[in-house]
Amino acid sequence: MASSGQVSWKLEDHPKLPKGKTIAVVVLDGWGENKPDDYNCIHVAETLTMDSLKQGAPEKWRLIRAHGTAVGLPTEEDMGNSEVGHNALGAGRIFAQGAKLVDLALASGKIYEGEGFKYISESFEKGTLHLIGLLSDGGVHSRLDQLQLLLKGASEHGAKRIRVHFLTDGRDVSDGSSVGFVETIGNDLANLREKGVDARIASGGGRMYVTMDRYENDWDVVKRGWDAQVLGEAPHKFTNAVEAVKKLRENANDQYLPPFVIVDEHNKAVGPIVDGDAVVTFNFRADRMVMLAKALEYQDFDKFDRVRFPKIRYAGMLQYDGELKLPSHYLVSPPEIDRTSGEYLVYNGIRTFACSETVKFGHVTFFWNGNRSGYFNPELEKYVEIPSDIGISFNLQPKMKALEIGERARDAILSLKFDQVRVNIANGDMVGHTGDIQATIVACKAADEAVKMILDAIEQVGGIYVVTADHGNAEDMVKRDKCGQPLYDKNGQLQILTSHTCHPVPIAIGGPGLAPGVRLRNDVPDGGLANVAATIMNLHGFVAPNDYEPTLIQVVDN
Ligand SMILES: O=C(O)[C@H](O)COP(=O)(O)O
Ligand SMILES: [Mn+2]
Ligand SMILES: [Mn+2]
Repeated sequence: MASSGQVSWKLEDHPKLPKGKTIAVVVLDGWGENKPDDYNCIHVAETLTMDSLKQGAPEKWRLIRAHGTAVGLPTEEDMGNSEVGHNALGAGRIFAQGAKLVDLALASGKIYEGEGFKYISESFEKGTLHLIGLLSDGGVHSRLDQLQLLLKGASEHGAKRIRVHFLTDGRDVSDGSSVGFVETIGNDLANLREKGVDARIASGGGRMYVTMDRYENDWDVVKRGWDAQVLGEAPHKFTNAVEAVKKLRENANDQYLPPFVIVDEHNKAVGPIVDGDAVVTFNFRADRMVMLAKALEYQDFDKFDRVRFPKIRYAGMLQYDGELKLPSHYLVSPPEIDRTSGEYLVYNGIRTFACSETVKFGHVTFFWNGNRSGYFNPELEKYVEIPSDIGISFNLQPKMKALEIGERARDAILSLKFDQVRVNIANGDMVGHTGDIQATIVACKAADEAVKMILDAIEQVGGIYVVTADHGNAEDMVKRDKCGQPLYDKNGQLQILTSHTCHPVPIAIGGPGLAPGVRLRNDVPDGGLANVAATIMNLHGFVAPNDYEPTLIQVVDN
């Protein structure tokens, strides 16, 4: 427990539950609970293992909240996401998350008084302020209204020349919605120009093809962004951003638009980043900004040829990595996610194995550990990353690396070298985001098969399993009206939902090592992801720190 700045890491023994059981913690990414119909891919897919777990309700299976305030987001309309979901799962408490912290800092004006803004504003007299980030109202990585407020605030606080470099979304919001967002921001910039600020869009591209890679899966993605944003070079040149997006959408969706730059009447890029400029990456979420942050900040950098490394003043909307202190300047302090369950358990001798494929690797390590990279204690922890396929959209390989993750987890369990074997299985989410219903059905089956492998291994070693998810996605692939009926567009096409959902997610416990009296409690009806950490600590034979959200289990005498 934290007391006067000191953390006492020793956890009390659980009065009833034994130590020494191998526990598998399985997080199915993007696996929510929803009514069964043709657009619920989990329902349509053959998911025998997950279905069988459901039979354990209400004592061994229940639903928990994974969106909105239960995971520290501003409102109940905010769908869950991996960052906030894994933060809550790992930290056992609910922290006000980036989205909310930025809202507060903008509303109070404190953002302009902080060190980060003062630092970048020293470039305003002579240099340009560049704003780079995801342009949508998805609220997962960034939010349009925050960008709008920042544009206005920055100009009121001295920015005379502003360039916006946007990434189109179509993943946390509908495909095609990019055009409207670009129009909106274009109008805001026009308004600023009327007030004498030289404000323009400078470049753009689709988030999955330009800039927003994660966990170093494919540096080419970041390089394409660098070329457009910093060097002012791209395969496509336009004089108008709305036209650019409309034209490029003829051959690509919002997520995968190729990079383009805006040029003037002499065909010259209007906003390359040069010495003396200021840059803000306005995403609050870390995972898909860390790579660009490294490229913008690190003097020594060998991931791609930057050609030029401009001397800029760079700040993130937040600090994205607390361990690396990256970036070193930021506009809003990130949530202080301390004393995570991973850190406690390692201090109490729990040997931990964590594994996923690259695109979700940081979820079960970095996010789980409160946005910290690296090990707490390398002697007790082993983190294994299975390389993801690169350069494809995952509907083309919907099985992804589920089997390989299942195998690695199985081997780790059977080795008896670990007390906790934790995995993230990516399929429901990554394929769900493509909007490809048939592929998502295949994805859900593959995820279910991986769960089976892990549960079989747990059976063999007499262990315990906890199977849950971080938020919904694959359980609903269409937009719906208020009555829950699928929506169609004016051409009679089904409106596909590529984003996450606000649905609850399942949690199942079981395995031969589960003490006979263990039941899910029924007195925490509002239980959410943050209640899982205390639950897992109990199953390892410990009582959770008393400021953790309550455990979901009780032990009855039988
Ligand atoms: O980054 C992404 O892929 C999406 O915006 C959110 O998905 P995730 O929260 O499941 O990673
Ligand atoms: Mn997720
Ligand atoms: Mn997702």
